Amino acid sequence: MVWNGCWRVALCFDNDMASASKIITRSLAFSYDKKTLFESIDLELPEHCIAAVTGPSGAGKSTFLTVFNRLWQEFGGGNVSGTVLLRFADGLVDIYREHLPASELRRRVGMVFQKPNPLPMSIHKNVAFPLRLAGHRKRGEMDHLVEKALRKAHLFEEVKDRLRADARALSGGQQQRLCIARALMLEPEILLLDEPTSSLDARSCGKIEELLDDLKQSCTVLMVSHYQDQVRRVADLVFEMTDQTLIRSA
Ligand SMILES: Nc1ncnc2c1ncn2[C@@H]1O[C@H](COP(=O)(O)OP(=O)(O)OP(=O)(O)O)[C@@H](O)[C@H]1O
Repeated sequence: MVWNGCWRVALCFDNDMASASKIITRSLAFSYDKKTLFESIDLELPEHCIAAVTGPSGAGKSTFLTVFNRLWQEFGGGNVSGTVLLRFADGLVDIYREHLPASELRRRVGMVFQKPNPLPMSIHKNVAFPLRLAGHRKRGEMDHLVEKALRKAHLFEEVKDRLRADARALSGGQQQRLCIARALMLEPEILLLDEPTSSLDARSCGKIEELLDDLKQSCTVLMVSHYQDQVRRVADLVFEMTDQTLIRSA
């Protein structure tokens, strides 16, 4: 359906299409108190794609991302309505109607934030942290998994000689790739990236963009970005959040 020169996000649901989708929303709406941030969002995203959301500041892009891991619930005051279905390896889950603990949801749906947030500990411990928290204790295996995650995040070669050094000494771009490596440790099926390059210089942005293409081999990536050029370079699907809804723009 053509709407205002743009494609309105899949309004008609085709069952075959839905059966192949990784992320499906129907009549998704979100409000804080009485203020509606967005509504009427019917979205279908296939597996192994990079979907980017752009739009003006304050439109609700970051909030939209937090709908998929229910992170907004930690801040209180919001209200979601409609349906969010996520197709995990073991089946389709309605994340607001079926009982799925937040910790389990967030293991499957990883998130990386705008500002890198390394923990005050070594590079190795930062990356190992989510698995340690989940009770994983085998040292040799952990070293292997940490290396694997750092390689996926295109960081291993730069830090392999200083894995025990404090992660906060890394550059901003390296810290952001470290945060991506940390998110990858739990092997998420969906990765939410909230403006992952906004605080980085052009060279660091380029490195993150390079690794995004690799990431979609293992995850479906839903990202927010302010940079139209970047979005055109990296995303398979582009949406704009405007007029309290989501419009497909490419
Ligand atoms: N916990 C909260 N309670 C009430 N309002 C909130 C809360 N969190 C965010 N908001 C409001 O929701 C609106 C959307 O915020 P959000 O951060 O999702 O927008 P955004 O499009 O990502 O903006 P930006 O591009 O500037 O990061 C803003 O007006 C913000 O003030």
